[in-house]
Amino acid sequence: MTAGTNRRRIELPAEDGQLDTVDIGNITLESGDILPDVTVALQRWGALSPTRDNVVLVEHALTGDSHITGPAGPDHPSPGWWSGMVGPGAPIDTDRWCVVATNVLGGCQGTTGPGSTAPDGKPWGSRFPRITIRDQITAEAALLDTLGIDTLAAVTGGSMGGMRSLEWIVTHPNRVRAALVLAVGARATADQIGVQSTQIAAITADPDWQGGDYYESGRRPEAGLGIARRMAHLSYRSEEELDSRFANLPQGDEDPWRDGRYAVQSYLDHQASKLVNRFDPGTYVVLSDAMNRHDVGRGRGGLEAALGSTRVPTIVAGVDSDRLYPIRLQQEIADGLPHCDRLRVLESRDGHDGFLTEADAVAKLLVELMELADS
Ligand SMILES: CC(=O)SCCNC(=O)CCNC(=O)[C@H](O)C(C)(C)COP(=O)(O)OP(=O)(O)OC[C@H]1O[C@@H](n2cnc3c(N)ncnc32)[C@H](O)[C@@H]1OP(=O)(O)O
Ligand SMILES: N[C@@H](CCO)C(=O)O
Repeated sequence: MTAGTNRRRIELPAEDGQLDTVDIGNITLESGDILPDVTVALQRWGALSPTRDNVVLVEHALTGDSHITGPAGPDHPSPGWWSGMVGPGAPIDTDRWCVVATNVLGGCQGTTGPGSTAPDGKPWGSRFPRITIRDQITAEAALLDTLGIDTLAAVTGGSMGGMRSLEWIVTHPNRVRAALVLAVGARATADQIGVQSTQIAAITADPDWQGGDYYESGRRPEAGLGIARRMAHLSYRSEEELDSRFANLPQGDEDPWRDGRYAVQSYLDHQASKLVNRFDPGTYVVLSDAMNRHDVGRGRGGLEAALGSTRVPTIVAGVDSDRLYPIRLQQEIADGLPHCDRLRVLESRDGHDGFLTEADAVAKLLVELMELADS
C-alpha cells in the first residue's frame, strides 16, 4: 500500500493476521536526519470500529515481529510470540478490539531497516542511520496518521516493546487511552548497555560483517550473531532456571571432557542457530544500539519530569527473577507515572523472558489493560 495523493485510501490489512506494508514517506529522526521512503509492515486482528477508536497497538521485543498470534508460515519465520493473547474471546478480545502490530523501524520483517533497499537501489547497510526508540514511535505515529487513526485504545509490549509503549505515552499522551508497560526501565542501565554493547561487538568483530555492508556479498556474520544471541539468552533467563534444567550435565552422550558439550551449551547453540536462521545481524545491531540510548527523560528535563508529564492510565509490570530489567526499574516507572496505581510483579523462574512465557499472568494483565481502556 502506498500513501499520498491521487492514490487509493490507505486501509488496514483486509484479512485478520495478513501481513501487509504501508509506505509512510520520509520521517525526520531525533538526530535531525531524514530517513526517506519508509515502509512499515503490519498485521491486524479484529475489525476497526466506524469511529476508528478501538485500536490496540501491540509492540514486539528485540527479535519479535508483527506476528503476535498464529502459527509460523511463509510470511512468518516463527509462531506468534503472544499466541492466545489476541483473538475472539481472548484477553485482547478481537470481537471488540482491533489489534495492530507493526514490525519496528530498523527491523527485518518488512519494515525499513539496514537490509532494505535505499533510494539508490542498493542495501542501506552501514549507511542506515542510527535510530532511537523515539524514532520508532515517530514511524508508528506516521503510520497511524496515514491510516486515519487518531487515538489508540491501548498500547502494550515488553522489553523493547515496553520501551516503545512508554515512549508512546510520554510523547503522545493525548493519543493513548491506556497502557501496559512490561519488563523494562525508563532508561538503559549500565548493565544493559554493557551486555548489549558486547553483543554488538561480537557481531561487528565477525569478518563477515564487512563494516555492515555484507548484504550483497553472499556472506553474513552468522558466528557473531550466534554469540550475541547466546549472551543475550543467558541474560534473558534466570540462573536458577538454567541450573535446574541443565546443571553441569553433558548433552546426551557427548563428553564435555573430550570435545563434547554440556547440555546448556547445546541449548545455547540451539537458541543461536534458531535466531541466525530467522534474523538479520544488521537489524540486531541497529536495534541494540537504539536500546542502549533508550531514555524517556532525554531532552525532557529528566526521568521524573518526563514520567510525571503523562496522564495516561498505565499498568506497570515486571518479572521477579528478571536480572536484566530488575523490578526496581519498573518500580521507578510506577512511582513516576501519576496514573499508575501500583506495580504488578509476575512470579516466574524464567527471568526476563517471563513476559513471553508466563501466559496466565500476562493474560490477566491484558484483561486488566482492556478494562482500563474501557473505563
Ligand atoms: C514461541 C516462539 O517461538 S516465539 C518466536 C518469535 N520469537 C520472538 O518473538 C522472540 C521471543 N521468543 C523467545 O525469545 C523464545 O523463543 C521464548 C522466550 C519464547 C522461548 O521460551 P521457552 O518456551 O521457555 O523455550 P526454551 O528457552 O525452553 O527453549 C526451548 C527450545 O530449546 C530446545 N532445547 C532444550 N534443551 C536443549 C538442549 N539441551 N540442547 C538443544 N536444544 C535444547 C528445545 O528443544 C526447544 O527447541 P524449539 O524451540 O526449537 O522447539
Ligand atoms: N527473548 C526476547 C527477549 C528480548 O527482550 C526476544 O528475543 O525478543
